[in-house]
This record gives sequence, C-alpha cells and structure tokens, in this order.
Amino acid sequence: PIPPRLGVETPHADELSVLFNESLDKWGIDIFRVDQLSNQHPLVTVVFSIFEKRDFLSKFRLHPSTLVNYFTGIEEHYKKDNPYHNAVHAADVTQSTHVLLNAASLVNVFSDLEILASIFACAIHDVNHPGVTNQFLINTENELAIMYNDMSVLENHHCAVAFKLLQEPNCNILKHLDDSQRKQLRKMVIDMVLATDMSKHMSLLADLKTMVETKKVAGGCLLKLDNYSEKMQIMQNMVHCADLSNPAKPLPLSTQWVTRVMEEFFNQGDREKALGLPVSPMCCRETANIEKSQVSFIDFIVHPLWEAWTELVHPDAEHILSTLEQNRDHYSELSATREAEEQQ
Ligand SMILES: COc1ccc(/C=N/OC[C@H](O)CN2C[C@@H](C)O[C@@H](C)C2)cc1OC1CCCC1
Ligand SMILES: [Mg+2]
Ligand SMILES: [Zn+2]
Repeated sequence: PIPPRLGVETPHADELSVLFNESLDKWGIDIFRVDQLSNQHPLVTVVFSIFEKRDFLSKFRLHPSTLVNYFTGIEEHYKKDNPYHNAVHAADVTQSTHVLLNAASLVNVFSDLEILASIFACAIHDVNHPGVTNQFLINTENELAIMYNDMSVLENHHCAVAFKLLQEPNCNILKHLDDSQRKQLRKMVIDMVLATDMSKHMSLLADLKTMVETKKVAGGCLLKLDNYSEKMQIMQNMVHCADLSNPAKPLPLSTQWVTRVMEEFFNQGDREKALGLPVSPMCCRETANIEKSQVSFIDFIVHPLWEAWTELVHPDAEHILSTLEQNRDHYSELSATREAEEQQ
C-alpha cells in the first residue's frame, strides 16, 4: 500500500501541504495547527515531510511505509493525555531542529548521517514520557528509577523504547544502512537524547561557551570541526536549544506551551501532595507565580543558552534571541501588573 502524501490520512491534506510549503523551514510554524490538520498525527507528518524535503528516503533507502509504520508506533507511545510531553512537543522540537540545521553557518558542517541522527533523536527524545520529572520517579522509587539506577532515568527510557520499537515487524527503517552507519547513528542518537536531561544543562552550556570562545579565536569558521566530540557538542546543544525553545517562539505559541507545562507540573504537584511528598518547585497550583517562573526560567536557563547558540551561528539566530527577549519582557510586565493587583 502506498502511504498517503504527508505520511498521514487526513481530510485536510491540501491545507496541511500548503502550511508545510510555506512554513516547514520557518521558525514559528503553528505546530498546534499541524496537529489539528494532520488528524492528531503531528509527529508522523513532520518527520515524513522533513525526510522528504531532505531527500532522506532515497539517500538512506528508507521505505515510505516502513517510515510511516515506525513513526506511527513512536507517536502512539507518546502519552496523549500529557498536557506537555506529548507528540506535539516531539513534533515541535523536531521541526525546530530542522530549522536550526538550515543556519547558513552550519552549511556543510554536518554529514547526512549526522542530520538524520539529529532529526531522529528529536522525534524520539521524550517518547513514552510519564508526565513527571526524574526527581519524582526517584522519590517514588518508580520501576524506571530502579531500572536506570536514578541516572537520567527518563532519557534512558526514551532511548530504549525508541530502539526497541525498531525491532518490531515492518519498523526497521535503518534496514538499508550498513552496519557502521547504523552503529554510528545509534551512538549519536543516544548521546543527543541523554544530553536533554536538564541536569546536564550547565555543563553543556559551559562547553558551548568554550567552543564559541575558541571559534572566535579561530577566525569564526565552524568548518574546522574535525573530531566527534566537538561535532557532538554542537548537535547536543542544538537539540537542547530546540527542547528549550518554547519561550523563543512567537508569543501566541509560547503562551500555549506555558499553559501546558504548568498543567503538567501542577498535576505532579497534586500527586506529590496526595503522596505526602514535598511539592517540587513550580508544581504547586495554589502558590506558583507562572509569569515570575517564566522570567527566571528565561533569565537563568533559556537566555544564556540561546545567547551562546546565537553567537555560535552568528548572525543566523538573531531573530530568535530577540523574540526570546521580547517574550521575557512581556512575562515580566505581566508579573509586575499581577503583583500590583494582588497588593490592592
Ligand atoms: C514553557 O515553559 C517551559 C518549557 C519547558 C520546560 C522544561 N523543563 O524541564 C523539564 C524537566 O521537567 C526538568 N525540570 C523539572 C522542574 C520541576 O524543575 C526544573 C528545575 C527541572 C519548563 C518550562 O517552564 C517551567 C520553568 C518555569 C515555569 C515552568
Ligand atoms: Mg525530556
Ligand atoms: Zn522534550
């Protein structure tokens, strides 16, 4: 059976292909609209369309129906009732990385296999996410924390689920890669997904800043990336940037993500309360100050990361950084007015 155009069956195929023709390569595509128009198959259609656009089906001899089969399986393993960590988030991170890869200063830096690995890593990076944090799984001695000895529990699980699914019938999309390519891809995907553990953020950013400093010294060209570890550092930071790109998207998208992530955190807070556990930071729906939390999240985590990325790929990400700064000021003004209201 020939898989449908765009990888999914939908009554809105024409509208969806217009949207992709206009915005698949653009920062700020309305990924929530992609979710609606794709009949709630945002990940399958985004991955399928990116692979087609990058000519990966012929480059890696990927069979269209195997591709649709596998990523439909992945999509089904994203929990639909997670407000945030669901297939729309995976599609969002995948499409965001697809845009970051198109930066002029990254042209010819990555091989096709490295690009395939990056897109693949994004698509699977949160698969089967339970909607709670690593700390919650550790505190409740969840079977996943026992399985992974409290180390990057979620991120190890996402990788394992994704690679196990590859062994299902008609899902082995890597069938026609040679053994060395398959081994390299597996290592690169694991390195990138494990680097999305927020506890790795500070060391990842420190390495990125060091690289930016040395790159400045080396006359600004990135082409000098000869060893795996430098290349992987950039790929890990790229995926991490995409994972933390919500505050750097046009405000109507960013606010929807804030609502979703807070609902997920509040659900966790409710469960912690019910279990008599201390409620995690920003997870208490009674006391959380949403706008204030976003301002600190941006000031301490997201802006330093995007500032370093923008320097690395200068000047290609300037508009992303300025959107982030505008959004930060918006949340800061909101939190000031809310505080003033609460004083009255
Ligand atoms: C759109 O806003 C966001 C988009 C993504 C994320 C992703 N966060 O990391 C995912 C992991 O759960 C790790 N965190 C769990 C949390 C309870 O503690 C953190 C120190 C680590 C957070 C966002 O906003 C957050 C921060 C400020 C208001 C809620
Ligand atoms: Mg994650
Ligand atoms: Zn994620």
